[in-house]
Amino acid sequence: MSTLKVENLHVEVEGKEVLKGVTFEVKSGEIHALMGPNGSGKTTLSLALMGHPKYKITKGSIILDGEDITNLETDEKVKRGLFLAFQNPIEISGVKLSTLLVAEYNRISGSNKSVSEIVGDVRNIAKSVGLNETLLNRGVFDGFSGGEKKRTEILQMLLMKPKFAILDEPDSGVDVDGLRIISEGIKKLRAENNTGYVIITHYRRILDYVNADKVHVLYRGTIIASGGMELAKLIDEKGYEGVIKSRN
Ligand SMILES: Nc1ncnc2c1ncn2[C@@H]1O[C@H](COP(=O)(O)OP(=O)(O)OP(=O)(O)O)[C@@H](O)[C@H]1O
Repeated sequence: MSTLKVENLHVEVEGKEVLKGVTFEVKSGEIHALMGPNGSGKTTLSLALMGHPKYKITKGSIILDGEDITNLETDEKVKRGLFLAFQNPIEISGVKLSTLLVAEYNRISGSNKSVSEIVGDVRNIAKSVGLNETLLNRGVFDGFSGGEKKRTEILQMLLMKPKFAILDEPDSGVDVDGLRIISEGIKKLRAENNTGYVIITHYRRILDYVNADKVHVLYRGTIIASGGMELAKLIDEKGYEGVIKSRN
C-alpha cells in the first residue's frame, strides 16, 4: 500500500502565490477528483507536484511512502512512481512517438525487456486505447487531434504503470467512445497495479465511469470542500457557485 500526502502546499508562479495551503492524501487504488473553477490552481498543483521549475513550492511538503519528495527533480519523482498526463501536451516533432516511449520505458522501469518486446507492448496498448498504429511512427503529438493526444497520454500511463497518476483533464476534447476507453484504462491499471489517481476535471461523467472515491473542490488556491460523488453531482447541477454558497 502506497500513500501520496500533500501537506499545506503553497506554490508561487511568476511571483504570484497561486496555491495557498493545499492538503490531501491519496492511497493506492483510490481515485480522487480535483474540481474547481478556471484559474483556481488545479494545473498549478499538478505541475508543482511533478517538480516544474516555474512552479515554486514556498511552503509545505509532498510525501510519498514516508519520503519527503518535495524538492526532488522531476526525473526522480517519475522514477519513484509519479506520472502526469498534461492538460496540453507539447509537440516534439523531431522525435518519433514509439522511440520516445521505448526510451522512457527503459530509462524509468530499469527492466531488461528487449526493444522489440517493448514495441510489442506499445502496439498492444495503442490498440486497446483505439489509437491508430501509424501514429506511433509520427513525431510526438505532431499534428495529433485533441482526442488522440489524450489517448496517447493514457497509452503512456498504461505502459509506465505508475504508483500515482495525475491526469489533467483527460476527458477534454475526447469523443464519447474515447471517454469510455480512457475510463476503462484508468480502471484496468487500478485493478492490475493498484495505481492511485488524482483526476482533474470539470465534468462528472468521467468520475461516474471510474466511480471516483473522493472529490475535492479547489477555489482560489485552497480546497474548500471534500466529499464523495455527491459533490460532483452538486457541481453538475448548481455549478461551483452552489458549492461556494453552501459553505457560507
Ligand atoms: N506560467 C504562469 N505564468 C503566470 N501565471 C500563471 C502561470 N501558470 C498559472 N498561472 C496563473 O495561476 C492561476 C491558476 O492557473 P491554473 O492553470 O493552475 O488554473 P486551473 O485551475 O488549472 O484552471 P483551468 O480550469 O482553466 O484549467 C491563474 O490565474 C493563472 O493565470
